[in-house]
Amino acid sequence: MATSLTLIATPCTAPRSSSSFALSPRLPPRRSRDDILIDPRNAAAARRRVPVRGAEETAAPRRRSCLPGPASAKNAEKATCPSTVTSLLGWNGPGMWDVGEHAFHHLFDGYATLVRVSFRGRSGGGARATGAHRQIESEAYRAAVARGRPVLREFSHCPAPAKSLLDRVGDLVGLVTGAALTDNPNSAVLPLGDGRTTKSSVLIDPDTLETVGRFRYTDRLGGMVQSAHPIVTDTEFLTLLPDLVRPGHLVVRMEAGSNERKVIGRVDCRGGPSPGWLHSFAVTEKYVVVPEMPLRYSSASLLTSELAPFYAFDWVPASGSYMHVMCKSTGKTVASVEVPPFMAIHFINAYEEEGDEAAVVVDCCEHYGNPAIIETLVLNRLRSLRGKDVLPNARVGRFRIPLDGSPFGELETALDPEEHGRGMDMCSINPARLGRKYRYAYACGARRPCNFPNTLTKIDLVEKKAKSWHEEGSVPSEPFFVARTGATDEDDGVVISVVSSDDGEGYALVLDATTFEEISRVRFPYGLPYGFHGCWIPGTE
Ligand SMILES: CC(=O)/C=C/C=C(C)/C=C/C1=C(C)CCCC1(C)C
Ligand SMILES: CC(/C=C/C=O)=C\C=C\C=O
Ligand SMILES: [Fe+2]
Repeated sequence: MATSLTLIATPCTAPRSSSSFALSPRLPPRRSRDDILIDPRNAAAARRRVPVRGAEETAAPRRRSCLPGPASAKNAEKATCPSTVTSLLGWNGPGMWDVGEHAFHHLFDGYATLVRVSFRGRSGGGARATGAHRQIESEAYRAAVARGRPVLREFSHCPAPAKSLLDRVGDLVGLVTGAALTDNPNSAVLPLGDGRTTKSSVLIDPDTLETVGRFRYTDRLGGMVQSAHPIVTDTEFLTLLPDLVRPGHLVVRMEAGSNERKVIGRVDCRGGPSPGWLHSFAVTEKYVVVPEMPLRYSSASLLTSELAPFYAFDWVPASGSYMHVMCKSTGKTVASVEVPPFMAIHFINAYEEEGDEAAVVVDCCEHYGNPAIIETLVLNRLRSLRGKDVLPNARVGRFRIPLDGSPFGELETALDPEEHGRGMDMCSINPARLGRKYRYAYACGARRPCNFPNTLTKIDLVEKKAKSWHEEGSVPSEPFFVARTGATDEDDGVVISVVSSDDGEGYALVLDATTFEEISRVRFPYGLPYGFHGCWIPGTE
């Protein structure tokens, strides 16, 4: 593994120019800063709950395996691996829920905790794994720890207004410049195409998980907020910057290796009074798709530091729902259509359909045009309503956006939602299919009754079927697909998730992506914080 590599994570806010979430409050995560050596166990051993032994002891999985290549009987012969590979899986999510006397209210408030699992494979000799976790030291986190309370505005928390006149002027400046907003990067963690990795504009050393600096843009685009899921490839970094003053979005691109974002184009909102919340978006090979849903930034809330009905957002159904398609090379909006009402935090993928009825197809985790999912993710509800069937229904929503100038787009349900228990979010795909026609999506689904997604599910969008992994009481994080080296089939690889189990244990679970059967689990000796999203850094020989 390249030791010079740095990771970077992006928060929902633009960078300043200058317990185990086992859904149980009983099991706070240990905050060890040391690596913990973990025995990778094969699935059978893990099911027998073999205890983790001394830290110096490592054990090869019983079955011959070469991570990240699949080690199932079916694939064992195909697997080829270099003599030694260390590959990293980095997970990021909210892991710290209390600071001083203050207990956070919402899942999206928690200060980011990174979890790392490093796989080391040897040809013929099995694989080993080590794990570690560490708090990301964002400015929001450092200030909160220093003052014993949150200082910056978090997802559902506004700090009390200052008492002195001078401090009030300071507060106002902070609100207008965005400096009063959190930089807590508790969502995506990304390796930049040039080998750097980003976790919400905070630079992370993947070996030690130490926060080593800030990722600073050299442009003057500024912006208070940004999409938490930039799309990063080997060559570029694409993201959206909402314009709250003149409602719209800037679509921006940064070349790999550069710190300067350049504007590709601008999309005006059609539904005002402000842009829709854009946690994520989708791209095709030629286009960037800009969604506009009725959950809109509340400018009043952002400027007054008071909470809106949905914290920083208003639900404005009368404002309509729209999808805009921008050409990446010209910056021109080639389609802007009204669509049925939708509510989506995560987009899955998009692709172009050519021919007489040319269109862009866009898939997302769609909550039936209902923002109730935001309230479902209040921590008290997650802790107290376990086993109650209160997780709102969700589906794979498939938009069809015609490219012939028609004013309307379609939204349909891509497969029977019963296939995934009527719950689905936290989706990933084989990254080689980004922006292209694809067949498989991996998501967290539901085994009812539940108040939170509690399965891992492989969705086949062609056969319109899903296959799920579930263990009673366990909460898995987003399933992350890693292709086998040299794979050609879309689902030839493994799916890895970080799981918190009912008894307070945590483990990384490795599934064969083809069969969706368990290959192995890497057990931590303590519960793990809930991880929203992951990233994979392939090893070098
Ligand atoms: C983790 C996740 O899904 C969402 C996290 C969202 C956050 C932290 C949102 C933060 C905010 C905005 C999107 C708008 C401006 C206010 C603020 C609360 C910082
Ligand atoms: C946990 C979540 C969003 C996380 C953001 O990164 C959404 C869960 C939706 C449940 O169905
Ligand atoms: Fe996300």
